[in-house]
Amino acid sequence: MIAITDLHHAFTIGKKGAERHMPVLKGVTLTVGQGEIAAILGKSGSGKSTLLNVVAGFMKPDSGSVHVAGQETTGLKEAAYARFRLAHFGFIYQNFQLMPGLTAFENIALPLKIKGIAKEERELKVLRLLQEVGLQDVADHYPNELSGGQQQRVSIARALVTDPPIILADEPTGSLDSETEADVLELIRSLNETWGTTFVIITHDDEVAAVAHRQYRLHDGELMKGEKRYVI
Ligand SMILES: Nc1ncnc2c1ncn2[C@@H]1O[C@H](COP(=O)(O)OP(=O)(O)OP(=O)(O)O)[C@@H](O)[C@H]1O
Repeated sequence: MIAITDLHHAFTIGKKGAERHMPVLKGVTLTVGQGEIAAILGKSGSGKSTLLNVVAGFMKPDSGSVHVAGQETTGLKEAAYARFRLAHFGFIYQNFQLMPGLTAFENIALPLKIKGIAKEERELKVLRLLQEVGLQDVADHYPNELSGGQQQRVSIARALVTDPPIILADEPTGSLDSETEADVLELIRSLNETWGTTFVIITHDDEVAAVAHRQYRLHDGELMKGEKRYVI
């Protein structure tokens, strides 16, 4: 489903005339199978977000390849990648990134609206998802009227509403207390089991990574495969 091969990337940092070349990804190779939950662990600054940004097509690597559902993606032009992204990926962020002026229902419906899906179909889909993530009673709440865990559930429902085969999650429980974190991780696990959605979760937290079928650790730009702790 996702095949990353020999990915290299370096950032150029510092003032003009005194630039430094800072390698961040040094030959990362990794495969994530369809229906798998993969966790990429690593300390702050280890390159996790850079790796996720390359997979999501938000930045081009210096070299190496990424195949998603058989398509080589690093060579795609921006407009083509935007279409590809919409069809293949949903995103979950640490800070939820909900639209403050839209209700939970409207936030979840937004990607469908952008895709031009008719109102009746949108409503059916959103109602089903609200139920799936346990938010049917707060559908008309605005984000500031929801707890952190509820906001993350809205953002998970929004990520899933277009049925993307892959969800890329950047520290999905980073803003939540440990009890709420456990609830959200359980939701991810059950959605993965029910729908077969592939999840790539980047995290610095071993407990979050424990939800994954496979764990990889980024260390100094290189990837080490972790133990396989959990198998469906
Ligand atoms: N656009 C950029 N320009 C220059 N350096 C960058 C850029 N983006 C990231 N870096 C550097 O690359 C390294 C890896 O950053 P990255 O954000 O991928 O790490 P991370 O593992 O996701 O960290 P965190 O857990 O703190 O989010 C860091 O040293 C960072 O300062």
